[in-house]
Amino acid sequence: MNNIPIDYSPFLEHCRSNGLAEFADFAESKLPQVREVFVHGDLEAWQAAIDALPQISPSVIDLTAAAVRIGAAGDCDESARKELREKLMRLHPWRKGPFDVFGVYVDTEWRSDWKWQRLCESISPLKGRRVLDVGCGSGYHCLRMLGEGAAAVVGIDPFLLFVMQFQALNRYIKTDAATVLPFRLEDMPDSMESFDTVFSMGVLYHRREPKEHIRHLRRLLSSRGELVLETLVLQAAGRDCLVPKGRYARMRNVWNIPTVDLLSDWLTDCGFSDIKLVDICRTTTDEQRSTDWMRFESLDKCLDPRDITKTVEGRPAPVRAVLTAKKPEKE
Ligand SMILES: Nc1ncnc2c1ncn2[C@@H]1O[C@H](C[S@+](CC[C@H]([NH3+])C(=O)[O-])CC(=O)[O-])[C@@H](O)[C@H]1O
Repeated sequence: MNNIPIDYSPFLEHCRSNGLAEFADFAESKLPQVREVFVHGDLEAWQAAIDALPQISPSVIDLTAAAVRIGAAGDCDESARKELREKLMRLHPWRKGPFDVFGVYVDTEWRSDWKWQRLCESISPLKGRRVLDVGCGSGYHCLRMLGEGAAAVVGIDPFLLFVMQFQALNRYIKTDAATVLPFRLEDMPDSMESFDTVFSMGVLYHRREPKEHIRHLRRLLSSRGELVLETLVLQAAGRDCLVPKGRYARMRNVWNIPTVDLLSDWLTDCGFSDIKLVDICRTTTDEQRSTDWMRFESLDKCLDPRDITKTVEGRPAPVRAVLTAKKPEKE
């Protein structure tokens, strides 16, 4: 596919035989158009690290484990494990995980398994469903979705390192049923009612036009499909929205932090029904922190050291909510 270093054909074939033919056709035509994503100064080094991963056959793949398990420690010797660790480390920073790769524990910045644990019992069972995960990072949650029996999982994330991290892991997993494509939500078709469940987690607060984001997600859902939406919320009564001026928890591009009531209204306004609050919790420095695998600063440096209920800018510290909502049968 024209200069793109990843062969997506087996995945797209899998999509075609699992009710996602329209998406596969779209992705095939879109990939050459996002070629600039692959013009990245570090791509060669990342690709070289992936190509140099030691050849080890996993005796076990467990996508239901909290630390997604790829192989067992006994599948290779210490020198291969050292080599593996060193090559995976070249894909630093690892933000979303954790993974246990032949006994190498990839201790990512986020305990993404905690988020999964908080929501997995409350969403429609994924067995046999066609799933889209918008802003999927390394694809950790995509793999957990596959572990729940999803028929196909399309992860999209415009950040090339995360696309490559998934490629590294998939050298061993060898699944054709899930992948990470270098697309933004805005690159997706305006309307394609293909997916039974659409996840948007950790993306909405980065959008200037949150309702436009939600409407787009709805147009990608099949009739009666489910949206799983996770975002920063303001813990306050009523309908209010924090629109941070300047940075929020040292992040640029945080535009909207609504109360749960306002977020529910947005979902209703955008044509969703059966709106449910599944979880709300403060993000702790146990869940998001610097590790050997993510050596940059993390959440603790974004909070006021004298009062961790505040960000360094004096705003309420990050609280995230997960909501589910259904696309009604008839629009
Ligand atoms: N326009 C866009 N379209 C698609 N993805 C985007 C866009 N803009 C940014 N991203 C991607 O969205 C992800 C947001 S992180 C959530 C990861 C996972 N979902 C999680 O819930 O742990 C935020 C967090 O740390 O919570 C990043 O990987 C971006 O590259």
